[in-house]
Parts: sequence; C-alpha cells; structure tokens
Amino acid sequence: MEKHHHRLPLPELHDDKHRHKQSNGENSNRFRPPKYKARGYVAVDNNNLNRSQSLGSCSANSSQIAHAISFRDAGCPDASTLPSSPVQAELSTLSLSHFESCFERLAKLGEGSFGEVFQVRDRTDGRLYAVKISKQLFRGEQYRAERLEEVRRYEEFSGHENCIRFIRAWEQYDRLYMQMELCRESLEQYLLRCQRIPEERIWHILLDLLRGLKSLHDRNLIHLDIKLDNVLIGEDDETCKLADFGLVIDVDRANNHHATEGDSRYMAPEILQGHFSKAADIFSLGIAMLELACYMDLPSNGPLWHELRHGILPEEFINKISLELQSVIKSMMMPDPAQRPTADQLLSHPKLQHLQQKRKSLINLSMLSRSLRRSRRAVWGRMCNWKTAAFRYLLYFLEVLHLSKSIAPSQPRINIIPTSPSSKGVPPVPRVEMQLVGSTPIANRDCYASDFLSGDDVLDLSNQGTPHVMNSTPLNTNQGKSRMDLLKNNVDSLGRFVQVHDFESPCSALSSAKVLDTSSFRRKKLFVLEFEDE
Ligand SMILES: Nc1ncnc2c1ncn2[C@@H]1O[C@H](COP(=O)(O)OP(=O)(O)OP(=O)(O)O)[C@@H](O)[C@H]1O
Ligand SMILES: [Mg+2]
Repeated sequence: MEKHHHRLPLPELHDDKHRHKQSNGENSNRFRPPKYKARGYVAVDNNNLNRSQSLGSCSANSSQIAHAISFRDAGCPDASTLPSSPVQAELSTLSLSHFESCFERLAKLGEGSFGEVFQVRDRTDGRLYAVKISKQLFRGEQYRAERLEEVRRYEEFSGHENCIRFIRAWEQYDRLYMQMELCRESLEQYLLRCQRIPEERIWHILLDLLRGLKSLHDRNLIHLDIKLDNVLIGEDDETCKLADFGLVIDVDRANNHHATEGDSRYMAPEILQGHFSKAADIFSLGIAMLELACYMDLPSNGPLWHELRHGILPEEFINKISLELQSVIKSMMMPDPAQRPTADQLLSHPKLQHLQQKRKSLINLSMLSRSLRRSRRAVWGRMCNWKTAAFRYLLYFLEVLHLSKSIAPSQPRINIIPTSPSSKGVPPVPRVEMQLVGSTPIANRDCYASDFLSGDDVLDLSNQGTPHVMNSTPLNTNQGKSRMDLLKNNVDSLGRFVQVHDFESPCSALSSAKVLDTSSFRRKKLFVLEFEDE
C-alpha cells in the first residue's frame, strides 16, 4: 500500500466543495502530513516474515531471540517476561517466531503508517487479542527507541477505561510486536457502517474521548494523532477508547525536533508553524466530532482545509446538528489555540456534566443491583440449607415415631363389663364382641347368638372361622336341647371345636344373654353380647 508521508498540504484542484464521506473509497484521499522525523517505510509481508532482513541490523538488542519490552517497574514481572507454555516450547523448536508459536493469526484488522494489526488467538488460553506488528525494521538505535516509546505510553494509559488495554510487547527480528485487547472496530469503520449517528451517541463518544484525552493532558502529554481511525470501540460495543500512542509526546519536548504530526485531515493549523500543544489535540478531536456528527468527508489539504481552520464550517453540514453541539465543535476548532477550551473545561459543559451524572447513577444502580443479586443468592443458598435440614429432621422424627409405634404391643380389645351388686365375689365377665360377616338380612326376626350355634348357619358362618361364645344358654329353648348336646361335646354341628363355658357356674345368673341391636343388618354388623342380671 502506498503511503504519502512526505507530502505537504497541497491545494486540491477539483475539490472545491465539502463532501459527504465515501464509504467505498477508503483512504483514497488521505495524505500523511509532513513528518520531521519520517523515514522510508518497508512494507512487510507478515504472512512470511523475512528473518534475513533483520540479520546484521542496527542494534545489539535485535536478535533472533524474542525480547520482552517493558517500561514498568521490575516489580511487575508479567510484562517483562515472555510467557512460555509446552505448546509454545514445542512450536519454537520448529524455528517459528515467538508470535507464530504463541498465536494463531485469524484476520487482519487494519493497517496504519507504522504497523499492521491482526486478530489472533492465543494458543495457550484460547482467547482473542489484537497484535500490532511494526512494518518497518529497526534500522537504527534512535528509530528503535522512538518505536518503543509507544510501548511506554500504552503501558502508562492501559488502566484507563477510555484507553486501549495493553498486554505485553516484545521484539524479534528487528520488529516490534504489541499485544492488546481486541476491539470491535474503529470509529471510522463504525461511521462508514452507520452513516447517521444519533446526536445522543455523539455526546457520549465526545465524553469518552475527552476523558481519555484528559488522562494524557493531566500527565503533560499530547497525543498528536487523534482521528476516527485511532479511536476503537470496545467489546461492550459502547465504550470508545483512545488508541495508537505512537506519536504521543511530552509537552515540554513538543517544540523541538522530537515531534511528529499526525494525519493532516485532523491537524490543527498551528502545527504548520511547529507549535505543538494540548490545544492541538482539542482541535483534532473537534474536527473528528464534525466528521462524525455530519458524516462529512474531511479534506486533507486545499482551500476547504484552510476554511475549516479559519472557523468557517459548512452550513449545509453543520445545520444538521443541534446548536448546542455546533457551539461545542466550533469552540474546539477555534483558529487561535489559546481560545480553545481545555479538556477539563469541556468536561464541565452542562450537557457532558449531565451525561456523567447519568452514567454515575447508572453505575451505582448496576452496582446496587449486582450486590442485591449477590446477597439474594447468598440468602437463598442459606435458606436452601435450612430447608434441607428441616426436611431431614422431619424425616427423622417421622421415622422415630413410626418405629416406636411398631415396637408397642398391640392390646386385645376387651371391654370389662362392670359387675352388678348381686354378683359380688364373682369374677368379672368379659364383654364379648362378635363380628358377623354376611350380606343376607335375617328377615323379620330378631337375631340371637344362638343362631350361630344352632347349626342352622343361616349366615354361613362356617366360613368365618371358629366363633368364640360365652355362656349363651338358654338362648333359644326350641333349639336348646340339640345345642346343649352338641356343646357338651364341645363340638358344633359341623364338627368344629367350640369353647364352652360352664353354664352351671356362678355365672349362670347371667344366662340370659341377649344380642343387642338385633335389627336387620347387611354386610358387616357388630354384635355386642351383654349379660344381664336375672
Ligand atoms: N486493538 C485493536 N482491536 C481492533 N482493531 C485494531 C486494534 N488496534 C488497531 N486496530 C485497527 O488497526 C488499525 C491500525 O492500527 P494503528 O492505528 O495502531 O496503526 P498505526 O500504524 O499506528 O496507524 P497510524 O497510521 O494511525 O499511525 C486501526 O485503525 C484499527 O482499525
Ligand atoms: Mg492509527
């Protein structure tokens, strides 16, 4: 891909009107501004890293062995040592580069002037990352030092919510490799995809970028390359993050030869005079917001380029946005850098203040709901424990109850009939209950216990087992004789053994046993034999 790093802004011959962005002709009219420190770039075929290019090159540090690059304290060994897993160790024996043995290259995400960025999968943890590989070989110690500065900046701002998260960097074969969090897309890609972005979203993006920029400006650093391409949208599809810290420079060193300008389309006018300041970043962010809110194709040079830097914003574009947003963008694009608001001043704009409040309350709310959810889960867990314990105890109790019941002896049901005064000294006569089983009523007559003993067996008692009868004489005089004869032998008419108590005993006074409740019965009927006094 041809790059135009040495071109100065030139008048455009055919571009005398501001245009909407072209989604097809990506980068077609992009020119890099003049670079004070620019050198020739070597396009790299990253699919086939040519290791021989690095041999005999500039630096003692550049070698075939991968070296971790880190500016963090020695107390943070994570970044200064390269991870090694058995898989990597095995692959490295195949003389693969550290990059190839650690990662599986999945896709190319983008390309800038300094590097190509790939979507990769870590062979160890299987996670996705982005790795930026420098295009140009380290052909001098100073150039290498400049490139490594980007690592220092990434490490410095990695913890900020609105700056890209950096993981580690290493060098091998005179190239710099930087592993970072994988983002969804750049703001440039997002704009080309959506074209019309709701104004509320624009305010949110502005807020994100001002917060990211403030973290740099508070450290007296300037980004110098703020543009839609260098803003990435996080995996949450919401948060905008500043990326590409390749040109970041200390304000105090900004006016000497160390500074390098960024993309001319976003460049503040004073940069042409070699004045670098935080205000230049504010201008770049202002013009990027104009591009984003109005879907406008920014000129890289020519009269329109100058118009935009003289406070002349095209009406047909700017009219599409609210006056409030218009005035913020205009203030950020003031020709005089001294008149531009600082990141702090912009963050105190009522609209942005309101958004920040809203975000804070949303964060509080989500934190509250998260802690509520957590405590609810804990309570529920404890309740489940209680429930289980209670249920277990109930089961034990029931089991114990059941056991104690089955152990207790079953008592025969014998009701003792209270003895009459005349039967004093006579042993108590038990009350006998007999159960008759039969479905045939003994029609129209009373039923006596003798019926069971007479041998007639009206109710077919022969099948009900041996009746247990006490002194039932005389029950029926008509049948008494044969009954008595039988009973004397203790055998009934069917030849069954019958227990017979002695009628002539002192109990003979109770001889008029009568079946109570002699009404006709069906099915089961309980007979209670009661013995009366004479
Ligand atoms: N972490 C990332 N996740 C997803 N895409 C990325 C990531 N980093 C970079 N990219 C993509 O790669 C492109 C080039 O990356 P980057 O801007 O860092 O390279 P560069 O060579 O420094 O660019 P420039 O020309 O702006 O200096 C970005 O515009 C973006 O589209
Ligand atoms: Mg870039």
